[in-house]
Order: sequence, then structure tokens, then C-alpha cells
Amino acid sequence: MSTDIPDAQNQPQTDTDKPLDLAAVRKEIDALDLQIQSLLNQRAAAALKVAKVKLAEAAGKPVDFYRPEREAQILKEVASRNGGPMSDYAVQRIFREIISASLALEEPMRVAYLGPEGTYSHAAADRHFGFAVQSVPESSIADIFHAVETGRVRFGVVPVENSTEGAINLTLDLLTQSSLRVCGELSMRIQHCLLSRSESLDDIKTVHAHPQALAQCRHWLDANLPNAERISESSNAAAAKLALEHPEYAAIAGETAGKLYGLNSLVVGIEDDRNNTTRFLVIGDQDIPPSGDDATLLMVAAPHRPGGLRHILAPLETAGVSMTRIESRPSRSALWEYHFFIAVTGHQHDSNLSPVLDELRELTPLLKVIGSYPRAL
Ligand SMILES: C=C(O[C@@H]1C=C(C(=O)O)C=C[C@H]1O)C(=O)O
Repeated sequence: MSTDIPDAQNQPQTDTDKPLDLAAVRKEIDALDLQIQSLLNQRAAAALKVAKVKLAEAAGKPVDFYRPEREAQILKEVASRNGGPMSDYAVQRIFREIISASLALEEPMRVAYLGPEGTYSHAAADRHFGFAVQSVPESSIADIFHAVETGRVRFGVVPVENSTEGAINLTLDLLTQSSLRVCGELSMRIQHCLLSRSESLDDIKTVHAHPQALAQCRHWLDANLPNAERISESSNAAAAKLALEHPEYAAIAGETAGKLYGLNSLVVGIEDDRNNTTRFLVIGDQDIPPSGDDATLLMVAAPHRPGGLRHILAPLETAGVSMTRIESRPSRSALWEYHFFIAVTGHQHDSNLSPVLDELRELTPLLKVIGSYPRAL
């Protein structure tokens, strides 16, 4: 697997180090492009054949053209066979787009994200589904759930956890109430920028951003803009739009939002934690078959007695199922009772996990399998 991009200037020009002929190498590239394009269309034609098979097998029932488990397998294979000089990430991004374009021929898909345009959720949706999918901005996480539930879009991309600020409780609560499932996950490094129409920090009177972003930049703001008032907005992109109208405002948002709205990036990378990462979930109403490298999200109510949670976790430990995350939320049905969100490695239909889930059903008053899905790349 290759991860580093070699420096072209340090590459030998040819095996014998003869000077290269620019026109000749470009001719070589043209010939390769011809082959790539022809192969791309052969691949797209094969995807259309797959669509025909799916339609025939479904015999009139709704068809799941989008198969994330297959896509995850392809993308993992792409990285593991990669010999460079392109990085694994670069070839995966290219294949992501090839698959996205092929899928669009089978079924044009709509995916909702937390808008407006230019949010990190928007970038996450594009990265996960590729640009051939139509991404649709919604104004709240609840609206994303609603858009998927009513069939206005096929999937939604919602933030669930940030490495600095912890769980996004609203997403967890909506997952409790909704019949939607988790169909995928992805993590994205979040780099915040201070955006403004002004060109100097001295002109900034107020800083606008989503409360999560304000919290993630708290120390930087204390040190660099101690007198600027911090004002919460519904999203960072909404804050960027406001900053466009008022030169004395600054917004915290990503560089893409800055470019999209034509604002100056006064400072890049103002997040307090350099590893600041947000995890997103893909929600939909599709059951995803095993990909071979999956995760499962469970919600359980622990029995209300001493050691209740330990009682629930014991079967997972005995079966050697690894738990990657646990979060608690008030149950809202009784005071001081909690629901636990537990992420484990494996698919609910895997032979090691499925009997454990049966065991848990016996032990707890409530077990909801929120979804099994391919693990993030
Ligand atoms: C072609 C298929 O349909 C879609 C397109 C894929 C592709 O282009 O490789 C992979 C999975 C599906 O989302 C398939 O299911 O194999």
C-alpha cells in the first residue's frame, strides 16, 4: 500500500536517464486516457447490467440499487492493491466518484445534509456518496430525519460525535424515536477558519458560529479575540452568510464555506484540538447486508438495579465482541433512568454477534438494533 506521494522532481526521468520528450510523454498520457475512458464506460455498462439483474430479482418489489457493503468492499480493495505513486486516499477518492457516477445511472439518489451549502455536513455527504448524488440542504437535524422518513430523500448524513465536544445528543435522541436505521458512518477532520469581509482581527466585534464550533475554538477565541461577543447560529454556513452582510462580524466555518461565500480566511486552523474530528452517521430505511468489516449500533435500557449496565455488557465481553463506544441518554420515561447507545464491531447477522443479541434481548427490557453498516474507511 502506498501512502506517500513521491516528489516528481526527485524521480529518475527514465530508466536510462535520457531527457524526456514532452510531446511523446503527452502522447502516452493521451493513449492512457483513451483506455481509461473506454474502461470507465465499460464499467458503467456493467453497472447497468447489475441494475437489470436487481430489477428482475426484485420482481416488482422496491429495489436497493445502492449497496454500501459492496462499495465499501471495492474501496478497501482499491487501497489494499494500490502500488502508487498515487496515495491510497487519492485512488479511493477517484473510485468513490466512479462508483457514484455508475450508481447515478442505476438510480439518481438524493441525500440530505445539515445546510446551508458549505457546511461540514455538506462536505461529509459529498465525500461519502460522491458528487453524482444530489445533496439536499435541510435546516436542522430533525428535518434531515423527517426528509428521510417521508421519502423526500433516500438517505441523510447527520453528525453524531465530535472528538472535542463529545456526543451530539439531538442525533442520539432522534435515533431513539425514529424507525430509521444507521446505514453507514464516516469521520472527517474538522479545520475551522475565522472568516470575515474584513482583513484584520482588530475590526471584529462579534464571532458567529454553531455552538459546537464556538466551543471547539474557545481557547483560541479567549486568547485572540477576548473582547468579541460570541453568538450562536443554526450552522456555521449560516454564520458565514451573516458575515457577508456585516464587515464587523466574523464567522467560524470551513475553508469551503469561506470560498463559497467569498469571505477572507483571516486565520486557518483555530480549533483548540489539532485532531478535532467529527463522526457522521448515514441514516436511511435500508437494511445493509454484511460487508465483512462492519459495526453495529445498539440502544439498550439497562435494568434499574445495582450493576444493571454490567449485566448487559457481560455477554458482549464473554463472546469477545469488542465495544467501540458507549453513550448514555436520559430515557425520558422515568426519572434517573438511562438508555445506552453501544457501538460494537461486527454485523448483527455475523455468527459471533447474532447469538449475543438474542441473549441481550432476554436480559434487557429494551434492545433496539439501530443498524449494522460498513465501518468507516
Ligand atoms: C453496480 C452495483 O450497484 C451500485 C454501484 C456499484 C459500483 O459501481 O461498483 C456498487 C454498488 C452499488 O451501490 C452493484 O451493486 O454491484
